[in-house]
Amino acid sequence: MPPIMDFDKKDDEFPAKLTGQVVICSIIAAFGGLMFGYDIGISGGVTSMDDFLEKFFPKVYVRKHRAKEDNYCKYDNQMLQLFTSSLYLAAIVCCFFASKCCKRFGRKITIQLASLFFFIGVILNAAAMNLPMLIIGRLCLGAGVGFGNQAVPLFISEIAPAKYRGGLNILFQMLITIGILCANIVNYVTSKMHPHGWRFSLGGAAVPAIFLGLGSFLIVETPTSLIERGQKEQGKQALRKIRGVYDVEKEYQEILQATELAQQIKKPFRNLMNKSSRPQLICGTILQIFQQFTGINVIMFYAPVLFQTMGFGGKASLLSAIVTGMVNVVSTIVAILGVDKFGRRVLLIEAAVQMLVAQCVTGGILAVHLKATNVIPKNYAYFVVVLICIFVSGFAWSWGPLGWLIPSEIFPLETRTAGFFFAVSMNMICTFIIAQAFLTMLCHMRSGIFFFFAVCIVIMGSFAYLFLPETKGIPIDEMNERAWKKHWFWKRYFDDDSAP
Ligand SMILES: OC[C@H]1O[C@](O)(CO)[C@@H](O)[C@@H]1O
Repeated sequence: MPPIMDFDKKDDEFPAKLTGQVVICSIIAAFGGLMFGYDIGISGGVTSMDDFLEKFFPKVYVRKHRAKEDNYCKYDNQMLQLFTSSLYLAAIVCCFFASKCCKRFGRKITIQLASLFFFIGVILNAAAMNLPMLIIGRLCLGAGVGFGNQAVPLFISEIAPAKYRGGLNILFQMLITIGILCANIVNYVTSKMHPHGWRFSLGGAAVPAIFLGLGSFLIVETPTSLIERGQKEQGKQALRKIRGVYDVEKEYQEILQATELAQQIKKPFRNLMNKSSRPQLICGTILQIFQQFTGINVIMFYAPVLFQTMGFGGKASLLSAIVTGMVNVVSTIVAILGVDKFGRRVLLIEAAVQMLVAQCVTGGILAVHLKATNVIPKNYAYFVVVLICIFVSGFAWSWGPLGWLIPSEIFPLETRTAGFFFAVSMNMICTFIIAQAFLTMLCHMRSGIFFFFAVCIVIMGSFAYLFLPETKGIPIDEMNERAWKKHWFWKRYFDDDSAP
């Protein structure tokens, strides 16, 4: 049995206050999350709107209104899924360039580029006259997501004092959930505005894009990034400013040391393949894969469609999506408050059990009650909404935020941007797979899809229990010494640091 590690004894050693500067910069940067969340939430509602379907997906529109159509299959259409998933295709490609940009030009400029892409994407989407224009708009939004998701979590982890890193980093996920909720509410309102309600839904993304764009001129560059790019004095000044204390020598020296080590590594991507980088690489990427294979995006993208599949009317479906969206936001607050207190592992393991139960019971109810072309009895349908809320809350205080936090804090500086790139792109790849495949999977696997995700949850819960070290309270540049080299399994990877 692996020991559950406790790092409480040695807490943050560097003198630091939680300054207004850190809080404000973190909130502004986290607007990248708001943008991402809005894009996630908006597609499900829009694809269930008749005006939108009639204009861009007439075949789905006809099938939706054919009375005898199999409930599980009426939305099964590759182009419709491409509308949702194309964003992730672009994000996968762009987060590679974003990781280079982050390293060479800094975190701040990468965030500025993200907002620019977002802006172009919003305009194309809101003004879309045909399917190609719609998809190109989604691709631009995806580029924004790639740049934003690469830079924001790193940015926050680097400016936050170790003691508050978890909570501050989760602001990113928090704003993702707020973005999803805003999108759900906007969809509910615009679904009544015929025939152009969907344009307002898609155009609404301009609000977070403008906030992020303007705000990004106010944020500081991270001391690590400045020092990494040779601007040592500016780095020290920035450190003083964000820490709110004059004596930052100890932390400065630590960053300097980490940077010097990092600069000897000419090929960070190749270095990631070294034996001593494998534990972080495996855990960082696997966490993101698991995050998606909880099945969360089945709910986030397709909740309105899913609720219609269960026999809810259009309005009731959009309303239920708002309820799950609210649960998502509120439960993320639990993560912010709990992550630096209870640690990462406890949240991940508890939530895996909670999500497992919810998935199995939901699958069971649908298997028994929802036969093709049937609707499930109203009281069961409400119970399924409650189960979905239980599932979403578990995800929101664990795998959701920690899927970003842990990969952003476990890599040493020399492989940080490259390693984080693998984690982010894995998230995008898996999100793409789920977005592209879900409606087809629903059509073929029917209620069995919930059991498929249940099996994934058993695997990921076991992984967290056995293989994930606790990283709570450990300064970001001391992770190897204090987390990995002490872990019962991963320590063997550090026996000989030079081994390839
Ligand atoms: O809150 C749910 C959302 O969070 C994410 O997992 C990102 O962390 C998204 O993929 C999902 O839609």
